[in-house]
Amino acid sequence: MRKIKIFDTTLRDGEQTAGVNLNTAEKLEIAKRLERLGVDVMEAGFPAASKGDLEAVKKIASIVKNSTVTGLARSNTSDIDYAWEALKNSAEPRLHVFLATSPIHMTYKLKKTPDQVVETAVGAVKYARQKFPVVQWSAEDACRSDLVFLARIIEKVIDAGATVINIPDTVGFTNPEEYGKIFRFLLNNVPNIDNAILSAHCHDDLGMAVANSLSAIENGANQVECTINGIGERAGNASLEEIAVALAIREDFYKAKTNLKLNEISRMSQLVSRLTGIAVPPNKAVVGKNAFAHESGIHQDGVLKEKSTYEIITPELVGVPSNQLVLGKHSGRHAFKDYLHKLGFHPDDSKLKVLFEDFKQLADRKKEMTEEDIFALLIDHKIQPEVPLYQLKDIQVNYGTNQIPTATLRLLTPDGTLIQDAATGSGSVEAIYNTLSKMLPSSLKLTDYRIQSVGAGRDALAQVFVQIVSDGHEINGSGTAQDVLEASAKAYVHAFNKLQLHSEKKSYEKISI
Ligand SMILES: CC(=O)SCCNC(=O)CCNC(=O)[C@H](O)C(C)(C)COP(=O)(O)OP(=O)(O)OC[C@H]1O[C@@H](n2cnc3c(N)ncnc32)[C@H](O)[C@@H]1OP(=O)(O)O
Ligand SMILES: CC(C)C(=O)C(=O)O
Repeated sequence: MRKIKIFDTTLRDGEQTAGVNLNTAEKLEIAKRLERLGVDVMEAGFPAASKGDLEAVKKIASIVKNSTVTGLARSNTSDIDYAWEALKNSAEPRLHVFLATSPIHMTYKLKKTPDQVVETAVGAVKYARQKFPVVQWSAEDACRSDLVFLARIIEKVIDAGATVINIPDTVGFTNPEEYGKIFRFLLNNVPNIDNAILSAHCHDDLGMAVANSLSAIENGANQVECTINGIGERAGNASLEEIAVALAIREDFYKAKTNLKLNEISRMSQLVSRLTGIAVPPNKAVVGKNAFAHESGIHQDGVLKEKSTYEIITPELVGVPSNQLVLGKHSGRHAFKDYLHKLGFHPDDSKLKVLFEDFKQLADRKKEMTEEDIFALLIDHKIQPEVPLYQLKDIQVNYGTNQIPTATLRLLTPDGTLIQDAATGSGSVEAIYNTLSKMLPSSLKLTDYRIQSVGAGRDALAQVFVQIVSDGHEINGSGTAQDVLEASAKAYVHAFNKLQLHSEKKSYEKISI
């Protein structure tokens, strides 16, 4: 089976995403994770760009051992010297040097004739080879270049010592058929092409970066350049995770493998999103929040019967713990029943029918049904599990810059009694949680607290997520309210109620509703 080398450029082209700026520590964290993912080459930066980037590349090159580290340089001695300074201590110093070959770029940007461009490219590769054992050469804007000229310059730079030839679709202009043909053309028209590895580098301006990269592989490329989450200049680069998973899932077609540990992909994607501040769209292939979420009844029913009906990728393959059946207005009876079973409720068919009708009515009015909504529905139907559930009735918090925050709360206990208590804390949220700890029958260890807004603007709702641990059980809770403090209290009470249900599993399994 063919091996495709993965050249990751998240730290160079990915960092060219508008608004992204990674410091050395952040770059190093991503680099270590890329190494763990198993990328063959990582482009750690552009050392001539700034002192900071030079230092970051240098640091990464001195620490990363299991992937080759490279850096980008223009075709001039100064950029190559900066790159050498950054990379000279890496295990196998490797340079990536580039020069544009399209008429548009040569005429307007470089202001050079084609012959001068050949001379500059050859000079740069020769100079680089005096220092670097491995030199990759890229023909910037290759896809808008004259192919005969492209073949000529590639032959010359291979003769000058380049052993990897990269064919970038710099402006995301080409389509899979055309891009594949360029690789075929070069394989047939560059006499010394066997002395080099051919590489693809695609941008996503027309949404074809991944398709183009795969077409390059089909047509002779043995290396693909890509970024995590597809970040990069303008519309971004080909996304690593999509290429890697396409090769794995369609091994029957591409007959090619990579060295990647695919189950690292999800965590890798989250890390890059967190450190760059670039959110992953929910519907993004492979790494989007919804990539393994099924919302519609017919799909959910299919997946419950046999996952492969609607899942071509198993979530586990890319490190996602499981798929998700999200309840919403498109959900059907099978998914609803499954959801209740997972909560520990086993309604008979006639009860399920009534509950389901009410669920549909509610779902029509809500964007997404939460576990809290389902519990509320069960409670409305007097389906009280034999497990105590608490309800937040009232909350008051006193806070002032020179005052100890104090929270006073009222809760309705499972037997209908209204109880009240107060406590202080070093902040308002802690005061609330200290109060709840006093009021609820067992105290919990809070291990995570996160807050986000639902909707935009000043009147957005606050949504709080908490994680609590009790007797080794990890339970998540969430609460939504107009006010952050009320949402915080609700999230804690929600988690506590869920914990009761989980720890009393035996009793609620017996409940017939
Ligand atoms: C397709 C790509 O993604 S290429 C990589 C793009 N990435 C970056 O540009 C990020 C890092 N860049 C930078 O920090 C800066 O642009 C620097 C430090 C490289 C250069 O900065 P400056 O010297 O101020 O030049 P500036 O960026 O304004 O212009 C680029 C110059 O490089 C020239 N140039 C462009 N590509 C090349 C090349 N491959 N080889 C040699 N010269 C080149 C341009 O013609 C222009 O030259 P000119 O000054 O003679 O007109
Ligand atoms: C420098 C090259 C590889 C590049 O980033 C591009 O052409 O898009």
